[in-house]
Amino acid sequence: MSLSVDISDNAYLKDRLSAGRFIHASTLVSAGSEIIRVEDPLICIPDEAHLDNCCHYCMSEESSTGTESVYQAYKLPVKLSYCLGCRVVKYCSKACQTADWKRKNHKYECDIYKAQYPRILPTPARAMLRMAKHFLNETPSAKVFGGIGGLKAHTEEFQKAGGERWEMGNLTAKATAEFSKVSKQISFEPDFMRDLYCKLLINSVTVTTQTFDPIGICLTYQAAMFNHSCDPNAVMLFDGRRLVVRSLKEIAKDTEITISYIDNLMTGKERRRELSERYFFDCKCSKCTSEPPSPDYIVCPKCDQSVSSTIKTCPACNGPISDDKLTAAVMLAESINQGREKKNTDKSVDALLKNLKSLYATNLLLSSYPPIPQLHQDLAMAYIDAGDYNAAFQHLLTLYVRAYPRIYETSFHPVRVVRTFTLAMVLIQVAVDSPEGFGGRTDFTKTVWGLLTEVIGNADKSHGADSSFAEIVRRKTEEVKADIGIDSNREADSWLGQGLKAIPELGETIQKIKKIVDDFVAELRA
Ligand SMILES: C[S@@+](CC[C@H](N)C(=O)[O-])C[C@H]1O[C@@H](n2cnc3c(N)ncnc32)[C@H](O)[C@@H]1O
Repeated sequence: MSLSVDISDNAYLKDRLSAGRFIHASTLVSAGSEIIRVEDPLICIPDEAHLDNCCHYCMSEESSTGTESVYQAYKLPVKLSYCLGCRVVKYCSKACQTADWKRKNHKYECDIYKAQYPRILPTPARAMLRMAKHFLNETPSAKVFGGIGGLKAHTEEFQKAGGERWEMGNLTAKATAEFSKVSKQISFEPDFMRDLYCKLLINSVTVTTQTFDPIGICLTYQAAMFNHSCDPNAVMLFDGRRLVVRSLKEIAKDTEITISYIDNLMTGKERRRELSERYFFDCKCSKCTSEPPSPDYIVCPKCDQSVSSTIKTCPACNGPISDDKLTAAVMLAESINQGREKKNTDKSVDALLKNLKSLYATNLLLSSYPPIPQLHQDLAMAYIDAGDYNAAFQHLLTLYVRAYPRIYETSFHPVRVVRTFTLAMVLIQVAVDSPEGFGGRTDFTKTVWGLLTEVIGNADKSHGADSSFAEIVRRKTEEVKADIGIDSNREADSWLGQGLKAIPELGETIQKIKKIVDDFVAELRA
């Protein structure tokens, strides 16, 4: 039996009793358009690390945190004050505090938080208390999705897998059942709370900032209905507490709409392991079923061209490519990836650089092969924090030129667009630090302008014209335009969205940019 319910103008939920629920397109969805928007998620709260610098209702970040000007570009002025009841959560306005108190149950949890203070309840425990309270007063609209009771839990699989996660679930369930008694309004049983814990792990999503940094946890029925694909046709993103799902490509009517539950930067083997361990299914998406076990493309060690990993001789230079060397390179990448998953891994610049250099030294792996992009990204962030913009620029530029076009093929993929904006912001800082030019090799103003036109031309598709990101980019572009004296004219408008290549006088600059990246990667390989 199969049931269908509309959940937005262009998407409907199909419930096949034997096979679970899926979201489908109810019309032809064009590439880069909004599929669903949830203004008021059931649960959307900061994680432990962000209770102090995020509004507990709208998730705005306090502007005094992350004083680096690169990040300031993404922030609007916000000042937070504690809830005087518990002194655990903070708000940016009276309106947010009132909404959280009345509509989102802080009224009920405030006493519980106060009783635990100075101990702060872990994020899952705080989210479970909200779930439990919502369960009691579910609105009729929740019934469309089966409410909290109808969310997938995989409790038996969690129990069978056992280990630390199951123990943590039991402990958290007992503790939250106990805490719930403090409110004197209601109390819950541990078994019920354990079921909620499993549902939370399966159905919640991570709230992220404009720069895709994790800041909290969110649960909405609509988002919980999307299934996973490693080659998704849609992407989920946040604007404060607003959750939106946008299309990455054109989606035909009645086609399933999928998002990715996991990091695109992982290898196929790692993706399948994580999906099976965290969500209890074997991924059979087109990417997983067609992907060869080693990288599709490698660098020819002799002539530096990108060639298919299935051939044994480079077509450009006839140089031999040995299977043994390729296997060793892939194993090295896997062991570095596994090391990175362990909590206590050394994340210092020295350790990150050592790993990055050892991968490049194999002379076979492209800059897009995991974990190379993540190492470049972590290093760039570490250098930005240390104020070393020159070093950050080199890593971000390498990602821009060599990794992102392969990883995020769609030019308006939100991650690619945001990272391009960060690259432009870092380049402005490089220009401030060394106005004579980046080793005399690039034209700053034209390059910054080219990057910004690429971002502004894609932001409506990647984030939506009414998103805070699009607004921030428009504001910054106007500032830069005024600074470098570019008038708005028809020609400049025609460059929008096209990137550096579209700007007529930038041909030489693009060659210089490529040379910077070639020299940098050669240095890392040495
Ligand atoms: C957030 S729920 C998605 C909605 C779910 N289909 C339902 O019926 O409620 C996540 C769960 O859906 C199932 N699922 C999601 N993507 C899948 C896929 N590509 N293949 C098989 N099962 C999938 C898994 O059971 C997973 O734990």
